[in-house]
Amino acid sequence: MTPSKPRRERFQYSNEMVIDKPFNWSLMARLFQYIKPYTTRLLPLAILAVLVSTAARLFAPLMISLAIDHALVNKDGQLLTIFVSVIAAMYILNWLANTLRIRWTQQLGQSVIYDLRQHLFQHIQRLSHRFFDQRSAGSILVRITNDINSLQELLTNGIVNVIMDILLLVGIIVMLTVLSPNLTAAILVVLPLMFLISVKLRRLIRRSWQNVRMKQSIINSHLNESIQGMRVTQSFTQEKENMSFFTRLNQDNFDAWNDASKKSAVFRPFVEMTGAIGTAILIVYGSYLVRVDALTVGALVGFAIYIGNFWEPISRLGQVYNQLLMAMASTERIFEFLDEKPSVPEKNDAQSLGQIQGRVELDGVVFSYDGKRRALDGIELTFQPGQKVALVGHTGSGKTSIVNLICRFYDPTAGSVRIDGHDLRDLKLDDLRSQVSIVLQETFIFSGTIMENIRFGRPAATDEEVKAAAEAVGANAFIQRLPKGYDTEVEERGNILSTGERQLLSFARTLLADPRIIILDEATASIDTETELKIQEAMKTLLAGRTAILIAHRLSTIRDADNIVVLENGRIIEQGDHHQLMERRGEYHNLVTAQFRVLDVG
Ligand SMILES: Nc1ncnc2c1ncn2[C@@H]1O[C@H](COP(=O)(O)OP(=O)(O)OP(=O)(O)O)[C@@H](O)[C@H]1O
Repeated sequence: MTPSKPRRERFQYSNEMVIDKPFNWSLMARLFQYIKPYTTRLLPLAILAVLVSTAARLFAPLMISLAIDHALVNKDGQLLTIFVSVIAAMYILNWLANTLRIRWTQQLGQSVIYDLRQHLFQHIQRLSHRFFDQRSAGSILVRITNDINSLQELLTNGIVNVIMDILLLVGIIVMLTVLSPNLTAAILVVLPLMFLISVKLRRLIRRSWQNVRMKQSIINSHLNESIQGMRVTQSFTQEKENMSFFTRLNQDNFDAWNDASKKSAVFRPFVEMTGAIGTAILIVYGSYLVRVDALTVGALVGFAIYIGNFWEPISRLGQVYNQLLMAMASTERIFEFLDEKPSVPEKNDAQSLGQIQGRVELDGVVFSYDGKRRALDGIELTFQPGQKVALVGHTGSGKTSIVNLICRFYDPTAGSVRIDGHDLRDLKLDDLRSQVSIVLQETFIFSGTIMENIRFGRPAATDEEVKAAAEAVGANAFIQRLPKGYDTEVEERGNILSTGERQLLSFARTLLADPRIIILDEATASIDTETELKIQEAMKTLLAGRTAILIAHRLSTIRDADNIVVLENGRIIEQGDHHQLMERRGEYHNLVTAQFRVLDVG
C-alpha cells in the first residue's frame, strides 16, 4: 500500500508572529526610562553640545547676510574682516561642539544598550521552564542580539539628533521670518506635503521592517536547531531536505528585506523632491522681491543658505522616523520578554530553608503542562531522609514530571510539594535549588576547562576540593589521562568526552555542590560493563547519606532501592521494595521480566 502522505512542514516556528501594534508613546517612554541614569551627566553634556552647535549653525548665515549688506555693499574692508573672523569662529565652534556631541551621544547610546542587554539577560535567566518550553533557543537569541542591535542607531544618534533637528528647524523658520516673512510663507507651503508623505508611508514601512525581523528570527531559530541536530540530520541523510527548507527561509528573508528597503527608499526621494520645490520657489519669488526692492541681496543669500540647511534636518528627521519605526518593532519584542513573569514566582516573604533533613512529600499532586492533559494525577508520595527511591514506569508515565515539581521548575496544578514540611511555594528558590541537585541523562558541559566544569557545582570551591570530588567519584583517572589534565579545554557539548566520562564529570560536579537531595536521571545510553561498574561505584559515593530519587531505566540498577514507585499514566500503581513487588507479580514484575527477555534475546 502506498499511503498518500500529506506534506507537512517539518519545522514550525509558531511563536514568531508579527507583533503589530500601532506606534505607542508609552512604549517609547518606557524605553527612554533606560536613559534616566544618564540624565545627570552624559545627556546634559550632549544636549549642551547640541545647543552650541545649533546656535553656531543658525547665526553663521545671518552673519553672512549682514556682511554682504553692510560690509560688502559699502566696500568697508575693516568691517568685512570683523565679519569674516566672527563667521570663521562660528564654524570652528560648530566643528568642536559637533565632535563632542558625537562622542557623548555614542557613549550615551552604548551605555543604554549595555544596560538593556544586561537587564534582558538577567530577566531571561529568572524565567521558568514553561517559558523555555514555548520558545526555541534561536528566537530568544534574536531578542538579545538583533533586536537590541536594531535599537543601537536610534539610541546612539537618533534621540539627540532629533532634539538638534527640531531646534534647527524652528531656529531656521524664525531666522527666515526675520529676513522676509513673505518669502517664508511662500516656502512653507511645502511643509504639509512633507507631513503627508511621512504619515502615508509610515505604516507601510513599519510593517515591512517587522516582517524582516520575523523572517530573521525564523532563520536564526532554524539555524540553531539545525546545528544542534546536525548529527541526526547527517545520520538520517536529511541534508537535502534541510537545505531546501533553509533556502526557502533565506529567500523569504531576502524578499522581505527587498520589500522593506524598497519602501524605505521611497521616503528620501520624496523629501528631496519637496526640497527642490522649495528651492524653485526661492529662485522665482525671491529674485522678484529683490527686483522690487522688497528684499536685499544679502537677505536672499542668507535665505538660500538657510533653505539649504532646512531640508537636511527634515530629511534626517525622516530617517530617524524610519529608525524609530524599526526600533518600535524591536522594542515591542524586547518588552514582551521583559513583561514575561516567571511562572514559578518567588513570594516576597519567601522563607530561607537553612540546613534540611531531606524529607520530600507530594500531597494530592495533580499536574498538567498545558492545562489540558494531566501528566500527574493524584500523587501521594513521601521520600524519607536518606532513602533511595526509584521511579519506574513506561515512557511518558510521569517520572520526569515528579522530578520537575520537586525542583520547582513548575508548580503543581493542585495539591502541594513539601520539603521538610515546607511548601515549595513558600521557599526561596535559590535556597531550594542549592539543596536539590539534578543529574541529567545528558550532561551539559560548558566551554571551559574540566576544572571549571566541575567547579560549576560550587563556584567557591578550591582546586583541591574539585580534585577531591573528582577522585571520590573515580573521575580522576580519566582526567589525568587527558592532554592537560584538569586544564584540558572542553567544548559546549563535551565532544571530546565519552558518555561515561561525561556522567562521571557531572557526578563530581554534584558531589561538590553537596546537596541534601539528589535526583538522578539514569542515562539510557548503553555503556560497557566496566564503565557501568565504575558508575555504580561513583553513584554509591554520591548518594551516600542523601535523599536520592532515581529515574531508573535499567531495572537491574535499582534492586537495592529502599522504595520502588511504579507509575502509569501519571498515577502510582504500586510501590515497595524489589522483593515485595516481585512477589506481587504486578506491573513491576512484568517490566522486570520484559527487560530480561529483551536482554536474553539481545
Ligand atoms: N514540557 C512539556 N509540555 C507538555 N507536555 C509535556 C512536557 N513534558 C512532558 N509532557 C507530557 O507529560 C507526560 C509525562 O511526561 P514525563 O516526562 O513526566 O514522562 P517520563 O515518565 O519521565 O517519560 P520518559 O521515561 O520517557 O522520560 C507525557 O505525556 C508527556 O507527553
